[in-house]
Amino acid sequence: MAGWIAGALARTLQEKARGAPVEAPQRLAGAEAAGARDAGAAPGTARGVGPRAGAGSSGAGTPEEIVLRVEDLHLYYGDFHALKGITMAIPARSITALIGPSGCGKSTFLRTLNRMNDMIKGVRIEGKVWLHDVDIYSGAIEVEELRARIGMVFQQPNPFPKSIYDNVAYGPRIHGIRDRRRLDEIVEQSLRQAALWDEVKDDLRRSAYSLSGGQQQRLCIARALAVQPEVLLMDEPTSALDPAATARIEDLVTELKKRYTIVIVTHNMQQAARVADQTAFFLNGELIEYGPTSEMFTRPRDRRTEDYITGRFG
Ligand SMILES: Nc1ncnc2c1ncn2[C@@H]1O[C@H](COP(=O)(O)OP(=O)(O)OP(=O)(O)O)[C@@H](O)[C@H]1O
Repeated sequence: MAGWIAGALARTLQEKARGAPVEAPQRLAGAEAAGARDAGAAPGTARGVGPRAGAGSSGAGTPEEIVLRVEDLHLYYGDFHALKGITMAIPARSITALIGPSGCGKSTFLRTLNRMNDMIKGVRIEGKVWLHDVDIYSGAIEVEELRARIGMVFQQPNPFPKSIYDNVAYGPRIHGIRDRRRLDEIVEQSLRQAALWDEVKDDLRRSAYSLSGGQQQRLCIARALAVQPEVLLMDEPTSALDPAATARIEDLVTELKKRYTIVIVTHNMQQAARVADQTAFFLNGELIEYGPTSEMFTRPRDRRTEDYITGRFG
């Protein structure tokens, strides 16, 4: 490990690579070693765009499934060029962290993946975002269906002013599910997946606002899961939470990646080191570097990445 890397970050990566629990207060259960997954490139993945492109094969021979593929994506807020030619491929059932200094375009990029920027006046987007083989900006997929397949969790927990049950049942009801038993099943399953069931099962009619901030964030995750998405986008989901609630969300996210593809914006490099399989570093609207988290934090290829992760700016 390079000598210059900050001590705490290095320890986090070493513990994660050993599969050991990461130190309190933000312990991670069952963290998968970064880079331990198969290293083959996805069929059709342009060389150099995936996190492991050019990294060689692990020898396991299983090609990596790519869920989202972004090609030369540009985004303008009026005259302001906020995203500049982003090209990257996001592998299935893994956690991809987006890092970079404030204003570099992380949230903007995250929102392009499920067309959340469409609602902002004056936005212009060029380039392509493929969800498997569907170009999400081509009109081939309705925005409602896209957002069901690519769910989102925001910085501030934002439950509806409804009961716990109705928050989780909201999406399935919108999608036409009316059968009470089926809704009960979905609510229970979603709350279990979000690691909240045991805390709320005795009174699902309670207002969502009666929950703590961390519980509200897990409720929002349950609400997103209830429509069975494939991808979960998370925009700094722990920034409003205390260390204990943050640790629970990190444990949960690590568990969820067994089934879901997760893209997470974080300001916290320790968090990226703890949870992410691959990390993308943005600066001034450009994707500077993208690769396995352990490699990026120990052997960054670009001087600007090194300067950022060693705290020289940002
Ligand atoms: N609705 C908008 N209209 C105009 N400019 C915007 C809008 N949203 C973001 N921007 C600008 O686009 C750039 C990227 O913003 P974005 O929020 O994506 O950055 P970020 O990396 O997520 O920042 P932070 O870490 O502070 O949340 C910034 O310069 C920001 O001021």
